[in-house]
Amino acid sequence: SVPNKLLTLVLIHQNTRLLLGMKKRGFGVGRWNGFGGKVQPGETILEGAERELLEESCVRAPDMKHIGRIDFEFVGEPQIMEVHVFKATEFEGEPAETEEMRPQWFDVDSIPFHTMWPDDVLWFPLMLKGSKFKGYFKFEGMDKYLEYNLEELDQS
Ligand SMILES: CCc1c(NC2CC2)nc(N)nc1N1CCCCC1
Repeated sequence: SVPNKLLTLVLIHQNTRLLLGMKKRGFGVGRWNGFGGKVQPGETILEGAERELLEESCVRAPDMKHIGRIDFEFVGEPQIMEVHVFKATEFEGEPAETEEMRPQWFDVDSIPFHTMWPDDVLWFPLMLKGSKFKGYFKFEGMDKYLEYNLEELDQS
């Protein structure tokens, strides 16, 4: 009966390149990821995504679209992490290193999955091909999922 923890994750996907950031501290430190974090009280999920992208990468992406939702359960923790995934193709500004993230472009054929959250290799292909999706992962610790399901949603 604990409310979900709302989080955002923004991917900028331009043709054959994808912008990721190396997390420099906190949750997920040492892993490449999209840009995101907690949704704050009084802001919408989209506003939270836009704020986190700007804070973590110094760019804005007004065309970002909501493409999916992934719920993460951690064994032993009552609060589900509800991650809302957004994708953008255009951006304004120059990606720059911040206290949180060191941005870098990757070719979509050489995404460093071995240095990312273990779930990414499963749902990134859906994100890259433009599908909308809904997922659930049950994790035991930070490196192992015990079960998952992933569903591509109809765009019609
Ligand atoms: C919810 C953690 C997580 C994740 N999976 C973790 C095993 C549960 N995968 C990816 N790509 N991003 C994640 N976050 C995106 C929102 C900010 C915090 C990190």
